[in-house]
Formats: sequence, structure tokens, C-alpha cells
Amino acid sequence: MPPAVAVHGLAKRYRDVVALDGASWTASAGQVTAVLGPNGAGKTTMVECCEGLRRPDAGEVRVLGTDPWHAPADHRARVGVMLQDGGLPNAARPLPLLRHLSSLYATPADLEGADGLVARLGIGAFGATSVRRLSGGQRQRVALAAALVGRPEVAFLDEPSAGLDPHARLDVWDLVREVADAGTAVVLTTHSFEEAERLADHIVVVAAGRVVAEGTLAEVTAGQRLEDRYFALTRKAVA
Ligand SMILES: Nc1ncnc2c1ncn2[C@@H]1O[C@H](COP(=O)(O)OP(=O)(O)OP(=O)(O)O)[C@@H](O)[C@H]1O
Repeated sequence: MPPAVAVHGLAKRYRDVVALDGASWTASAGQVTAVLGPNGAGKTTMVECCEGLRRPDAGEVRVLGTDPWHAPADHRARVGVMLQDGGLPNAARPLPLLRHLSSLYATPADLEGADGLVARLGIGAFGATSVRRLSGGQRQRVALAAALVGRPEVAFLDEPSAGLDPHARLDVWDLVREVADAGTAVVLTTHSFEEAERLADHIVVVAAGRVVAEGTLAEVTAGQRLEDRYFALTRKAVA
């Protein structure tokens, strides 16, 4: 089976800033792929190119076999997206928003059942509060539910657990694992070694716009701690 996400030689500049400099990696169905790298390494730019939100300058991106920049609406319906800033409308209230999004899909995920996204992510407690009044962690939970409500075949999650309290982090990890086990290719960016170690089937380390390591945890770490390997791989790029 071809990879759900295939990125080859991806390059992107913003004026005189080289954000991506020939990055190549893949992500597979049924796996959690964690993308790690220092601030400014190019992770968000890379994921945005995969989401069809940014046009690459060079290289090739295929998501479910399709070029996301030119993808039709039916492709976008197969892809879940959680942006770093949440990307939620400020005036919306979480429950009506999620119900609306759910109604756009033929076979949405369970939203309000006992084991639905609202209960799993503790959204009920603030389901009627407008997004602008939510805490950062509450917004993130709503954004994650919005990304998953359509049962996507590929889910791009930009730092899904950053800033969450320890209980919420565990809830998010359990949910992400289940979603991947059900067949979704989950691609998440993270700065957490613990998150990558506990959750990732596949790890991509990015530094200065290039992929400096890719593989299973065992392949990437080669017997070292992930943290130590990460510093060795990325130190030169941020120096
Ligand atoms: N819209 C933009 N205009 C100009 N420069 C940008 C823009 N977006 C990102 N950059 C630059 O591109 C580089 C890569 O940024 P990007 O956000 O992709 O990194 P990142 O790895 O996601 O970082 P972080 O871990 O801080 O989220 C950085 O130097 C950043 O300043």
C-alpha cells in the first residue's frame, strides 16, 4: 500500500527565509507519525503544504495520492486538520460548531454519545461558551474534536497536546492512539519527547528545513535516549 502521506524534496521560502530546504518523509495509515524539530525548523510550513494551505516552491506532496494544493473538496473531506492557533471562529460555541461540522459528513465520528468526542475531551463543561472566552487548552480540545469529527483518513495535528494539563494530555494521547488504530494516518507535530516516545510509531526529525532522521523510535534513537539523539541531530542546525 502506498504511504498515506508522501513528501519528496519539499522546498518553501518566505522572501529571504528558507523554511523548507528539500524535506522528504512519509506517513502511513494506521500509524502515528510524530514530527519533531526546533522552533522555526519548518514543521508547520511542511504540514501546511500537506494540508493544501501553502503552495510549495519545489518538490512533491501527495496525500492519499492527491496533490493537496490542487485537491477537490471530496479530498479535503477525507483529511482532518488541527491548526496551531486552533483556527476556530471566535464567536462560535463549541457544541453547535461541532454539531454543524458533524452534519457535513455522511459517517461522522460519535460526537455526543457516552464515549463520543465531547465526553472524551471534556468539552461538555464549556460547550456553550463562545470560543473567545475559552482557555487555550479548552480551545485546543475543541480544535482536536473538529479535526476528528469527520473520521478522516489522514489527520494533521499541529501540537495537539501543547499546553494541556496532564489529564487532558492523557485523554488526547488515548484518543489519538485509538484513531490511528482504527486506520487513520495521524501526523502530529510536537516538542514533547514523552509524547513522541509514548505515541509515535514513526518519527521524523526536522532541522533547518530538512529531515535529519526518520524511522521507528528504535531506528531514530539507535540505542540512545530520544532526547540525547534529538540534541545531537539538531544542535548543529540551531547553532
Ligand atoms: N508566513 C510567514 N512569513 C514569513 N516567514 C514565515 C512565515 N511562516 C513561517 N515563517 C518562517 O519560516 C520558518 C519556519 O517556520 P515554521 O512555522 O514552519 O516552523 P516550526 O518548525 O513550525 O516552528 P515552531 O516549532 O516554532 O512552531 C521560520 O523561520 C519562520 O520564521
